[in-house]
Amino acid sequence: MKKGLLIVLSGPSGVGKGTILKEFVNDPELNLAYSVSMTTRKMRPGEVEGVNYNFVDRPAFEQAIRDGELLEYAEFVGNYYGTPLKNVEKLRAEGKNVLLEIEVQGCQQVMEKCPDALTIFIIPPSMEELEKRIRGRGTEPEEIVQQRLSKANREMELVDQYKFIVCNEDPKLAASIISLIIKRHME
Ligand SMILES: Nc1ncnc2c1ncn2[C@@H]1O[C@H](COP(=O)(O)OP(=O)(O)OP(=O)(O)O)[C@@H](O)[C@H]1O
Ligand SMILES: Nc1nc2c(ncn2[C@@H]2O[C@H](COP(=O)(O)O)[C@@H](O)[C@H]2O)c(=O)[nH]1
Repeated sequence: MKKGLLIVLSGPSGVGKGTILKEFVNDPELNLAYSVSMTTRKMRPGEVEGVNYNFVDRPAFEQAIRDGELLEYAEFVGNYYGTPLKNVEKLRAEGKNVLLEIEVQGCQQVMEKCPDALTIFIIPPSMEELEKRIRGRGTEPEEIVQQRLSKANREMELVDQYKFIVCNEDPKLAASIISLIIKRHME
């Protein structure tokens, strides 16, 4: 069986990665499996354990790091986030195209370990629009919003390391561009 692709959606917090992803993740033609990350962040209202994330405490996350269980991980604005390696390998071996939605430090680790990964950086139409979106989502207190925005400015400098850059002006349009990129690489 042909091994599935590894697709990485990255970009600053609040740019709309999760919103875009919802538009294409269930398209049967793309044969995708979403990789559920592990995090030490507190669950937001409406999030579901095992669906949005596997929510763990810091000792459990640090044990997973020591045991080499993560394909990549990063500390992002006070919390750990990481991709369980075993699940990604299993799904790819079954022929599934595995989709990661991760921040840029983690994506750099994936670029080193899996140079064939399809890395896609989502950019906002402007930094003002990014700020509007992250505030509009209303999930983080002001202090965290400020930290995420200041990180976003530095993250944007890494855009040229990615294979594809997609602007999220409209989530449906961005999703159709990403679907096309994936289909081309499935041929
Ligand atoms: N094209 C768009 N135009 C306007 N608003 C958008 C657009 N795309 C997403 N949004 C809104 O922006 C906010 C942030 O989107 P989303 O949560 O998908 O971002 P994210 O990149 O996944 O964030 P994080 O990295 O923090 O998980 C949400 O309120 C979402 O509804
Ligand atoms: N390096 C990783 N980054 C991840 C992973 N899962 C999610 N993320 C990214 O973290 C930030 C913050 O997420 P939030 O849910 O608290 O808003 C965001 O950019 C996510 O894409 C992961 O496994 N590894």
